[in-house]
Amino acid sequence: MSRAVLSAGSNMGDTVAHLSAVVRAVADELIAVSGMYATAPWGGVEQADFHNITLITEGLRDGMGWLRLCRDLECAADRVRDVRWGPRTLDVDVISVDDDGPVLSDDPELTLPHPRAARRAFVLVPWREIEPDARLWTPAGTRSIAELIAALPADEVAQVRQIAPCSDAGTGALPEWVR
Ligand SMILES: Nc1ncnc2c1ncn2[C@@H]1O[C@H](COP(=O)(O)OP(=O)(O)OP(=O)(O)O)[C@@H](O)[C@H]1O
Ligand SMILES: Nc1nc2c(c(=O)[nH]1)N=C(CO)CN2
Repeated sequence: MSRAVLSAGSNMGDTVAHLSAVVRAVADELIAVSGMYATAPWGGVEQADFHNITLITEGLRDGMGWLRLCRDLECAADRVRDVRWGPRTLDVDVISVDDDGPVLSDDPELTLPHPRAARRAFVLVPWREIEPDARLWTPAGTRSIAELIAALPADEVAQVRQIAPCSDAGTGALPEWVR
């Protein structure tokens, strides 16, 4: 049993359908899902803006179990591995796993917490929306999400704009944008 933070992004094809499929696939394990955000591409490749969401899940999986789920979802969206940090139908990453404390791993197949999460406004801003007090382990120490966001370039944070709301807290309903 563990709790995971997952990040999903899409900038090819029917992005809302790809992100909806992620939310539906984890519906039984879902604690919270952010609204949908339009985000400027991170990583230096010129490409279309992404749509991103961050999810908090809990279930009878360990870290590899969450990674397998992410890979299955990418496969179902016909994800092709092409340019690093380039365009994709669907990218789903395991940001962190908590099992009575943060799970740490330096295995290249599953590095935890995700080594680039602390530098990605497209992960942190949606995460803050659903868990304002969240903290993330980094090699420099454990930091609050608010602190990590404050340390990012202001223009990167400004380029993460909510375009559809999350569901009403506590109703258990999926957000309206989920098809
Ligand atoms: N925390 C993690 N979440 C998802 N994949 C991971 C993680 N740690 C290591 N990996 C490995 O990274 C490999 C490449 O993943 P992927 O193609 O999604 O990278 P990317 O989206 O291009 O870049 P990034 O990892 O910076 O988001 C995967 O095969 C996976 O095994
Ligand atoms: N804004 C944004 N930029 C990205 C994203 C993403 O999901 N959102 N995913 C990438 C693949 O690693 C590369 N760059």
